Amino acid sequence: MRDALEVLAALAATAAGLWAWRRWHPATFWLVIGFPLAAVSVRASWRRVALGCGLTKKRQRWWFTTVPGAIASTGLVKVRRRFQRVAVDTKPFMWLPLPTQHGWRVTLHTLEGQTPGDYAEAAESLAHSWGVHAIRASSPRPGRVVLQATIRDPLVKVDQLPASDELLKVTVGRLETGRPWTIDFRTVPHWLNAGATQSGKSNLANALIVGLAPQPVALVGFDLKGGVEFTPYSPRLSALATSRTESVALLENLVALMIDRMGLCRQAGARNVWQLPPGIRPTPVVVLVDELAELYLMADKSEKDEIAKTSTALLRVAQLGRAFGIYLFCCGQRIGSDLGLGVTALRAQCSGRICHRVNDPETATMTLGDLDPAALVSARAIAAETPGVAIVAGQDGQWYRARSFYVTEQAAEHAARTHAHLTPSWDEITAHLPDPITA
Ligand SMILES: Nc1ncnc2c1ncn2[C@@H]1O[C@H](COP(=O)(O)OP(=O)(O)OP(=O)(O)O)[C@@H](O)[C@H]1O
Repeated sequence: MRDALEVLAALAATAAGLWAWRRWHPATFWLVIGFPLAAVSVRASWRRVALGCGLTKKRQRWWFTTVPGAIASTGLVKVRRRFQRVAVDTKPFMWLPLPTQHGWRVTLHTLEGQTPGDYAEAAESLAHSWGVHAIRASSPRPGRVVLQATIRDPLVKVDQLPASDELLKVTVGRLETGRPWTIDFRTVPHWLNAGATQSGKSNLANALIVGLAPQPVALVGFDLKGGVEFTPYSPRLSALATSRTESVALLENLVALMIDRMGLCRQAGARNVWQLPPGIRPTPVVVLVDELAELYLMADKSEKDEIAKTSTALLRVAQLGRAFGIYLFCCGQRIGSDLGLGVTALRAQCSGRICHRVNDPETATMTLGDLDPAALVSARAIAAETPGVAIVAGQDGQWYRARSFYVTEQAAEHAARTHAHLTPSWDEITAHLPDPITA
């Protein structure tokens, strides 16, 4: 009896120790206990899982087969063995799984006739078969597929990261891989940020404002929600347009600024503002647009000219802005082709894509359409309970699930007020333009 109690106490102490280890040091627990068990189970189950997920191929193999028939009088069933060619299910060769921060990854050799797309299609079935949150398939080189498993959603809780100290680069959240999610305007100059209401678009814009406020850049806002979103940040905004008419004027101003910078670069023999000597290099301008669709929506025909002007100016900024230090970050609930050709053309110029939870498949297709179809599936699966989660593409041509840090309006307002002294005046920026229009 006493022995049994001692064993029970030892078991309870071990379980409590393991629980505490997992709770307070999940990384080492995963490496020492969790991962080895997962790796053994993945290797052991690979044949069954590959078969179930349709990733095996029939191949002719020489095989020992049993031929029933020879029955001995003792009652024992005897079989004849024969070495013959038969069709067997062959699974793709699997290397040893390797641990990652949030799960494991493993390299496979594709079978003849298979493409990485076959594995991407089977990703959901694979995730269910292995009981993990998600599987992502990628192909580092022909004939190889890497399956990356995430045990549980790393985006449920996202811890803040230190701010980036590079010009025009802002760490806005975390990728599902655990790496920082950065928006670097010098690498990817123009961005589309789409999402349904309450999906986290403004939160991301807040994160950008907090990150850019301490930097020597001019921030320009287009807030077609009548200014309710960006007016509180006006201490750090060099210019703000809150109506269509103001937007036309400000966009024309931006185009004039761009043409002026073109002249400056031409005179100095530079291809872009970054090749100019620091003394004469103009201040970079980041343009934040909230509710992009409002710039394109036509209530009646009288607005046609205004919309055409807005659309052309925005497109020109998108086409030429990069070289002249003018960058776009456009947010909208709906970015559909029904808004006109201007939106489709603008979209083509915005290589940075962020798709939060969306209501209509067309916005997801417009935002992510030219990426891997799996990105679209993933975007449509974003749950309403996880605002701030988005599918992101841009920096390295790959797409990722990511989540922005939670940045309240109060935090963004505080940053705008704290760094108000760094706000370049729009009059100063546009002073030498031929016909300055003050916003
Ligand atoms: N990254 C995040 N982490 C946690 N909560 C978030 C995050 N992003 C947004 N939220 C929550 O979701 C709510 C809606 O976010 P937000 O206002 O950014 O959505 P939106 O897409 O801009 O909506 P709308 O178009 O209606 O303005 C916020 O009040 C906030 O509580």
